[in-house]
Amino acid sequence: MLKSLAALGLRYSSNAKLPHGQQLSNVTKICFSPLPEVSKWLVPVQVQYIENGKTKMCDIFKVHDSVSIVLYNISRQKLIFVRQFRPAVYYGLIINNFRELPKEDIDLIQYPYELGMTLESCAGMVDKDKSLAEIAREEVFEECGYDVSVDRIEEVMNYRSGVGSSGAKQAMYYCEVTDADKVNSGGGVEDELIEVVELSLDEAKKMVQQGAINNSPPSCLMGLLWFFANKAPANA
Ligand SMILES: Nc1ncnc2c1ncn2[C@@H]1O[C@H](COP(=O)(O)OP(=O)(O)O[C@H]2O[C@H](CO)[C@@H](O)[C@H](O)[C@H]2O)[C@@H](O)[C@H]1O
Repeated sequence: MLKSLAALGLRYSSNAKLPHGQQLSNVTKICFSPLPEVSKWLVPVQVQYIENGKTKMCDIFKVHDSVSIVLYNISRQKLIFVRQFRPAVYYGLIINNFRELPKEDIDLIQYPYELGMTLESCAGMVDKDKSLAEIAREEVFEECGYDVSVDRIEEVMNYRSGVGSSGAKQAMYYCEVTDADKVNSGGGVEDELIEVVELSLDEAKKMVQQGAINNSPPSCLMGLLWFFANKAPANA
């Protein structure tokens, strides 16, 4: 089971041949520890409420809102994705194999880090005072290397993710790019190690076929369904 999931993590990797400047993720140590009392990224809160006279509670955490962009290269009819190591996905996949939080480093032979590699739409958190479309434009540039103006970024829909735990808002956008818009290899900024992956429409369609197993977030798959329903060429 775990082996086949690791294969899923490796799927769509472009292997050795990455565009100049892009680095392939190689994780060599993983360990888990309880969340510190103060986290820059997650703020845990308990909500207490009375519903139909019954007192209830819900433990939640606040995270940043975010944007995601369905990116379509019309020069080559390819959908553009990003592939990266996601610690949360890795943790979610392996933690049920342990009775309690392991104190030692995780055995990466038994639990390869590739389990936590995901294929996602280009996305980013809303952590600056800019319009959502401008943040989307920046993510397309930083993660995927396409330089487009904000007016080419089309708003698709807004929705809430993690409704049981965070309820954070995500705004989805759509953008068509051409090879002429590609100005660098992408790959993210600062510590990010993001691989740009291009899929043909046939390959991308397999991700949303009945029975598909993905490491991708629902927002990416929903973006694909939206694309095939609204934007894909008639012959796709
Ligand atoms: N919990 C955490 N702990 C430590 N460092 C953290 C962190 N969260 C973010 N970071 C840091 O912030 C950086 C920037 O994150 P991004 O803005 O690229 O959002 P990301 O793509 O991770 O998730 C975006 O895309 C995914 C997929 O759509 C959405 O789920 C998500 O809400 C959205 O922000 C990360 O590379 C990391 O260094």
